[in-house]
Formats: sequence, structure tokens, C-alpha cells
Amino acid sequence: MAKKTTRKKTSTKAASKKKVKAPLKMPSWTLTNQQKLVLGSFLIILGILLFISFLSFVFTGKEDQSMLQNFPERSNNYKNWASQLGAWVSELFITKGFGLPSFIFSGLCFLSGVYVTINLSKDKLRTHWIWGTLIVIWLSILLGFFTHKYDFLGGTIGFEMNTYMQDYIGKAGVVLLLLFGLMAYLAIRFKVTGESIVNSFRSAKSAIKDDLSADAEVKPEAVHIDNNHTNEAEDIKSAFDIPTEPVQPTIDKASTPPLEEKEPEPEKPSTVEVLEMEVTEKPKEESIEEPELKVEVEEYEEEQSEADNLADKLVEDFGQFDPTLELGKYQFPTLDLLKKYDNEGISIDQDELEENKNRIVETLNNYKIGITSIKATIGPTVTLYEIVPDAGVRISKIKNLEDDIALSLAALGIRIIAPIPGKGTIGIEVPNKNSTIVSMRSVIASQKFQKSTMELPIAFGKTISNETFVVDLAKMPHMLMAGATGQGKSVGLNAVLTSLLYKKHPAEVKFVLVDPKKVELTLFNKIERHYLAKLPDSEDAIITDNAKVINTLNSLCIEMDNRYEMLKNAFCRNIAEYNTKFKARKLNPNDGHAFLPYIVLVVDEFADLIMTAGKEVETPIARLAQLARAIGIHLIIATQRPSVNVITGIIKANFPARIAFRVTSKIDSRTILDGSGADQLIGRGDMLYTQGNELIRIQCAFVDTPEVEKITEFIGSQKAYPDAHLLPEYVGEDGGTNLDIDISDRDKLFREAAELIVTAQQGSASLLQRKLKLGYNRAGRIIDQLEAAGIVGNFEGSKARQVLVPDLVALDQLLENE
Ligand SMILES: Nc1ncnc2c1ncn2[C@@H]1O[C@H](COP(=O)(O)OP(=O)(O)OP(=O)(O)O)[C@@H](O)[C@H]1O
Repeated sequence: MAKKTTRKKTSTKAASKKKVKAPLKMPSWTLTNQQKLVLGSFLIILGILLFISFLSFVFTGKEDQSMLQNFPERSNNYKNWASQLGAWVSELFITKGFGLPSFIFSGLCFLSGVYVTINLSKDKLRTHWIWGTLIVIWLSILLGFFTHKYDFLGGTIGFEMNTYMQDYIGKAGVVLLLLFGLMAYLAIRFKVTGESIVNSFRSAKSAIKDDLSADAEVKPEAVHIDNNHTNEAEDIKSAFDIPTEPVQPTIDKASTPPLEEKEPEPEKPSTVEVLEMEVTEKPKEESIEEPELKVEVEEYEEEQSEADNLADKLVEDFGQFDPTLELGKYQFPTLDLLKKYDNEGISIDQDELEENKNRIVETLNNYKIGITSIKATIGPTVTLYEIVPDAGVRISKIKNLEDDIALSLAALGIRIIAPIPGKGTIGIEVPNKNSTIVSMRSVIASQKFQKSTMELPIAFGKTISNETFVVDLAKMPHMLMAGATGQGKSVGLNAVLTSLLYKKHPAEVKFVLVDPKKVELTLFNKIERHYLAKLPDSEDAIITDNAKVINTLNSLCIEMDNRYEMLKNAFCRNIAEYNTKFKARKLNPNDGHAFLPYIVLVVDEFADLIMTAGKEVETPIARLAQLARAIGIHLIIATQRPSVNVITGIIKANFPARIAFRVTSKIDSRTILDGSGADQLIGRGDMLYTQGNELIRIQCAFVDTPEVEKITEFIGSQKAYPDAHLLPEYVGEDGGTNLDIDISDRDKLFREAAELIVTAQQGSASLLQRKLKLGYNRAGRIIDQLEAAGIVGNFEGSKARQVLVPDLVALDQLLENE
């Protein structure tokens, strides 16, 4: 109770403080929208009423004047259209005030109403009032000259000010002062300068001159016809001849004297005047143009490369290079391929909100933590309660109550964010009893995604404040995705791919898909010839075999090196610059240049790869992650097991963007996010995204397999490229090249290793590592040598190699015969 009263006291103090401050300030804009509408419409109506009153006062003011002596007695005899009050206000403003300029006040009132209603800048409104009032005073003084005749013109104030000033500086002084006021107004308000006045005079003059010359050019023809018939016409002709010729000398002054010699007619002075004006103009223009010519050293740019000129010409002739031309009729998938869900859209359950709020407050009160305010933001799956604790409460105290709050709310997945970065509040995220689905359709249809100008926009889902979350993969530049099984990883990957399919033309992006599970990404096979990239010799574009992954990764490394070479030759720093230059036809395809599509490598189940291929995968992945951002190769790697031997330090360091779906332990959460939180998620697409420090909780958009199927079918049924995008060839070490390993180069432990493998009948490098205490590389090398010697079979992905020698006797025989 004591706490409550102190809280009240502080709030009343705050209120009284506000009261003291309020009158000093301009009208406060911290009004609610409803209050603004009420105040705004009041001001608009007031403005209109004032205008009506003033206008009718001009006609009826005289008649009403005598009756105003009885104001405010009730009467319906007033002639003013706004009756008694209108007559009184008009008398006050117009007769006793500023006269007719008072109309401006009605306009200002109206304007204020509009500004308040639609929440426009208060600074601008203030400026309008200041200038408006000054104009009223100025006009009022000006009209004060005539007030003795018509007293409503400048009003009493205008008249009095005028006579007062005249007493000191005379009529001329007042006129000059008013002129000064006008000049000052034009200079300050409209930034008028002496130069701009002169310029406008000049342009007016030249316009008149042009008209004159145009007239003169037309009329002589008519005169020529007459010329044959009458003598009078000759006079007319000579009269017109004078102005026509001065037009030519505008270029050359030298031709003026003959003119003057020819026609010393009475009209000459006017032509001379025109010439004189031109003469004075010219030197000025020249003096301005001279430095401009110096600055316009654009010639340097032209000199820079003739290729530029050629490119400009090519662009002029053929237009910019359009990479999409080959599939010019390609149609992007339509929105109706995506499903609408019934339980989309957030429904607010007031009881649930109230209940949760009470429980949070109660639990905190139990631990003697008072709260100043609490606010709820309802998201698709969780509601964020933002609390401001009483002064002096330690944040860590609240953070430690996570489990207690979870207990009292009887809910899973409570996450406490203390404090919310940049907000000064503490956030408690509580899962909604009825979560809503965020459909892929809703995020793809959002303005944010549709209007995004990002290179590779990805609509992930919706944030806690129900905003569509769109990020640029090109900026990330690589993404690591982790989450326990069944928490929404595959859906997340599909959301990423769907986003790109909806926004990027097949010419602009290519996918390299690695799917050891063999089932998740198979649907994308249908768009192989549109969007997928593969090795030249492979049949399937979607890679399911671990051995092929290594080849593909190495091939991507070669592609990366090639692209860097192309960028270097084109003097570009990144793919965007390079492609822009290529589109502008500044890069010659005959020199090996080509439009470069973005390449997105997606690896589902990275743990499996690392476990079977280890360094062979890690090294090219790390290399790509470190270097590939500038040349448009981006990696998305997903794993179920975010343990440290899968997500190694080197991989982590190069994947700043991380996505965590629900994981089972705090340690896993720490591995993926460098902090806890992912273990407190509720699953089914509930995820945390980070690209640095801040964690953003997002409900991932849901895209079901039938939807993906429809999209890929829609794309797949359209005209395609002849083949998938081909990556550079890479000759893998497993492809038989090791077979020629020299016998003399064999490892010292070769024989021992061979015996071990034959005895165990298991051809795995890890066996050698364990038994012979070898490093991974050396064990791998020995296995290669065993393969070359025909003791073990080919590399078969995740399986151990086949042992081709049945027993030690056979081994002895084999080695002796070598
Ligand atoms: N964003 C989402 N919204 C609603 N439900 C979802 C969402 N994401 C996933 N789910 C539900 O969770 C199920 C499992 O998702 P998903 O197949 O993506 O999991 P996973 O993490 O890939 O699992 P695994 O690693 O075993 O393949 C889906 O079938 C779906 O019912």
C-alpha cells in the first residue's frame, strides 16, 4: 500500500510539473489522435466562422454597429451572417483592430486546424503565424493611409500606427519604411536577391526582344507583297526593317554600325537601346561562363576510356544489356499459389492478457519488485509484456525470476529480455495460448517485401510487433541456421528459397542445393533448368551424395576465384558494380566477361557432412565464407546439431547472421547464438535472428510442401534454359587421381595401417586416427594410399570404404607382388 501511495505521489508530482511547464510552451502536440481531431476540427470551424463574420461585416457592419452597444443582450436583429457574436468579433478585429487584413487571421485559424488534424510540422505552422501576423500589421499600416475615408480598411490600429509614424517621419518616410518592409519580407521569406531581380529583368527583356524579332520576321513578308503595289508600303517596310536587323547583330557587335548607317530613322533610338542592353549583358554572361567552362572538364572522363564512348553508343543503339532477355517471357509465380490460412491474423484475448499481466505483477510483487508501468505487444505466437520497474530494482533480480514467472504463468518458453536494448524497459515474452500461423502468402504480399530494393530479399516472417521481417541475404552475407529436429528448419529454408523465387528472375540468382536427407529439397528439381546450378558431369542438380558435395564446394571455390579475376579486370569491387557495368555494355563479353548471377548455396544438415567429410568440407566452406561475399556467392547452412565440433570456430567467425529455432539445451543455444534464448523458444517456427548483438524474435513464415510444389511446378512448366547453370569443372581427388601415388612416397605407417584395416575389415580414416594416434590429414592420406594400392575401395560418402582384401595373407601377397 505504502508503495502505491508513493507511486501516486510521484505521478501527481509529475503531473503538476507538466502543468507548470505547459503554458510556457506552444500548444502541446503530445495529444492523442482523437484529441487532435477534436481540436483540429474546432480550429477549422472557427476559421470558417471568422471568415463568414468578417465577410458579412464588410456589407452589414454599419447596420450592426449601433446595436453592439447592447451586446451581449439577446437579439435576433443582427444582420451579420454569424449574428451577434459575428458582428462583435468583426467589430473587434476589423474596426477596432487591424481592418481588412484581419481576414488573414481567419485563414491562419483554418490552417492551424488542418495542421493539427493531420499532424503536420508545428515549426511550419509557427512560421505561418509569425509571417501572417507581420503581414497583417504591414497591410494594416499601408491601408491606414486610407482609413480616414473607409474606416474598416486598416482598422483603428492601422490608422493610429500610420499617423503616429507620420508624426515622426512624414508620409514619405512611412511609404519608404513600408517599401523596406516589403523588400525585407521578399528577401527573407522568398530568398529574393539583387541578382535574381536583375536576372528576372533580363529574362523579361529577352522575352520581349524575342517577341519583337518574331513579329519582325513575319511582317516583312506581308509587306513585300504590298510593296509591289503601293509606295506607302515601302515606308512601312523600312520601319520594320530596322528592328529585324538588330536581331542578327546579337551575335556580333561589328554588324551594328552599318545598320545605323543604313537607317537613321526616328525609331533608331529604341533599337540602339536594345543593342545597348545586349552589350551590357554579354560581358557578364561571358564572365560567368568562363569559369563554368573551366569546371566542365568532362572531357577528362571522355578521354578516360574509349570503351566508355563505345559502350554509350552500344547502349544508345541496343539499350542496356538485359540478362533476363533469354527468358523474356518468364512469369514470376503468382500469389494465389500460396495458401491462405484460417487462423491468420492476430486475435486479442483480453482475458488472457489481463490474466498474464496480473500474474506477472503478482509474482514480481511476491519478490518485492514494484512496477511503474506495464505494456503488452501482441505478436503471432508470443506476447511481449514490457515493464518498467520501480527505481532501485536490480535488473538481475528480475532476470533470475524467469523460472518463477514461467511457473506462475504455467507456460513454456518464457523469455526475459533485461533490458530491451534501446528502450529502457524489461521485456517478458509469454507464448500465446492460441498461436496464429504466419503464412508465406502474407509476408510475400507485404509492401515491405514487394517494394524492397534489396539484392536478395528474404521475407522470414513476422516480428513480435507483427511487422513483416525482411532481410537482405547479400548483406548478411552468409547464414547459419540451427534447431532441433522438427522445430521448423526445413520450413525456414523453404521460406528463404520461396522469397527469392518470388523476387528474382532465373537469370539473376542460382541455387546450389545440398540435401543429404534426400527428401527435403527434392521438389526444387523441377526448377533445375531455371534456377539451379550444378557440376558439368553430374546428373542431378540437387546434391545428396557427400562425395559430390566436396567437389561442388571446390568447384564453387574455383568459380569464386574466376569471378574475382573478372572483377579485377573490370576494376570493380563487388558483383553489383560489375553487373551494372556489364549491363551498361562497358565490359566486353569477348574478353571473358559475363553477367554474373548470385549463387546461393543451401546445405541442409551440415552436421552430417562435417561428420563424414570433416576438413574436406570445412576448408572450402570457410574459404567461401571468408571471401565470397563480394562476388555474390552466399551460403546458408542448416544443422540439427549445433555442437562445437559441427559449428567450429572458423565457421562461426564467418557466419555473422544466425538463426536459431528451438534447441534442446542452453549449451546448443550458446553455440549458435553466443547466448541463451534458443532453448526457451516454443518450436513450430518460433525463431531468434541475430546479425550482431541484438536478438530478434520472429515467427517464421509457414510454407507447406504442397505450396512449394505448386510454385516449382508453375516455374518448371515455363520455358527454361537448355541446362542448369554449369559450375566450373573440378577434378576431385577421389576420382582416381590418387591411384598413381608413388609407392616410394608411402607413409611409414602404411603397412601397419593396411594390416589394421584388413584385420578390422573396416576402411575408415577414423579407425586409423584412433588406433595409430594419427591426425586427420595423415590418416586421410594413408587411406588414399591404401585405395591406390587396391586395399580399400572408393570413397562412398558417409559409409566406410569397402575393404577389398579379405585377410592378412592376401594382403602380404598383394604387397609383395607390387
Ligand atoms: N513457421 C511455422 N509455422 C507453423 N508450423 C510450423 C512452422 N515451421 C514448422 N512448423 C511445423 O513443424 C513441423 C516440422 O517442421 P520442419 O520439417 O521444418 O522441421 P525441421 O526442423 O526441418 O525438422 P527436421 O530437422 O527433422 O527435418 C512442420 O511440419 C510444421 O507442422
